[in-house]
Amino acid sequence: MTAQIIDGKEFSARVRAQVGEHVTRLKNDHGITPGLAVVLVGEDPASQVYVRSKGKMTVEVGMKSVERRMDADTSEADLLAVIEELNNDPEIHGILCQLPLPDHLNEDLIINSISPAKDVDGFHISNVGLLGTGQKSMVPCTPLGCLMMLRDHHGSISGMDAVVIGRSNIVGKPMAQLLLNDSATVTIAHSRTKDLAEVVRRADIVVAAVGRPEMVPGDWIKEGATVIDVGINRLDAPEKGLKEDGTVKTKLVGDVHFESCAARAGAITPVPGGVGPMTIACLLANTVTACCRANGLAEPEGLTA
Ligand SMILES: NC(=O)C1=CN([C@@H]2O[C@H](COP(=O)(O)OP(=O)(O)OC[C@H]3O[C@@H](n4cnc5c(N)ncnc54)[C@H](OP(=O)(O)O)[C@@H]3O)[C@@H](O)[C@H]2O)C=CC1
Ligand SMILES: Nc1nc(=O)c2c([nH]1)NC[C@@H]1CN(c3ccc(C(=O)N[C@@H](CCC(=O)O)C(=O)O)cc3)C=[N+]21
Repeated sequence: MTAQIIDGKEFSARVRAQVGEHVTRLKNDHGITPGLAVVLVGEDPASQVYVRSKGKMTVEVGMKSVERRMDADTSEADLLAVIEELNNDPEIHGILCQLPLPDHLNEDLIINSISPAKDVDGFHISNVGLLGTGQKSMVPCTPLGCLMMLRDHHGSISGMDAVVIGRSNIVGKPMAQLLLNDSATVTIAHSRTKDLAEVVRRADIVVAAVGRPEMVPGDWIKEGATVIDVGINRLDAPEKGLKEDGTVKTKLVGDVHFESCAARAGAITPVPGGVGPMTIACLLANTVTACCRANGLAEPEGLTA
């Protein structure tokens, strides 16, 4: 079987267009402009690229975009003060604090200081609890993007065997929760899983969120399965030559070995151009949803779980 490529870039453009229509409606009918604030602590170059592209797309759909950059040695009190200010700002409907934070900051404390209603990452304990009990919540962007692609491809995933590799709070666990809420039979695998190959071979749906370049080989994939590759790994690519500054060029690869997996899968997401763009689209979708909820307005359909 040669897999159908699930085009996250194209899908995310459709989602962003829908978000844009809702933004226009909110402005024209209600005089409200949804606002998203991104807080970045430190100067991790990878984070900077990501924050820049989020800011650009936020403006493209007509929303207000605010960036708060803080020094790597910012104190917890100073960061909490910035979040408090954004919590109280009526023009801001979504707040995202870019992770990971520098080591001296308590990530749980910071995340839980964001107002749950503005927590567009869906990482606050209240949102985690609401999702876990099947109540209305803010849903983490990366898993939400994966779910949208799975629903679009399969119609329904009810009764399918899904394996999530990875159990982080930001991807693996909420992904498993969403799959369960859609009535898949869910297995969560991790670094202590015995015989990962056998576990993955049973899966109709494989979601890889590990952070290890190309670790899932094609011969683990059941013929016809759907493979969602969350991994974003930057590797040196000397075959591409040198950058202007003389350092070697790089390339992005996922957590699955694309060629061999595509040879067996029924459908697969590429890296880049798969889950990554969907994550940003879902962030914008969550901001519109948060804005509607904050103003007591009907929220858009099809943009959340
Ligand atoms: N496309 C996107 O929008 C996003 C992409 N990402 C990418 O997704 C990947 C995962 O991110 P994240 O969840 O934050 O990563 P974490 O490092 O927080 O979690 C990785 C998980 O993988 C498990 N793991 C590690 N090694 C193995 C192994 N050999 N076999 C099985 N499981 C293993 C770990 O298990 P254990 O718990 O036992 O240690 C852990 O649960 C990264 O590449 C990241 O860059 C992340 C966020 C968004
Ligand atoms: N609070 C918080 N929320 C996050 O959602 C969050 C975070 N912190 N920290 C970092 C990770 C990573 N992440 C990505 C999102 C989009 C792409 C993306 O758009 N990738 C493009 C390629 C971009 C490139 O070329 O570098 C693609 O896959 O096609 C990648 C990675 C969100 N994260």
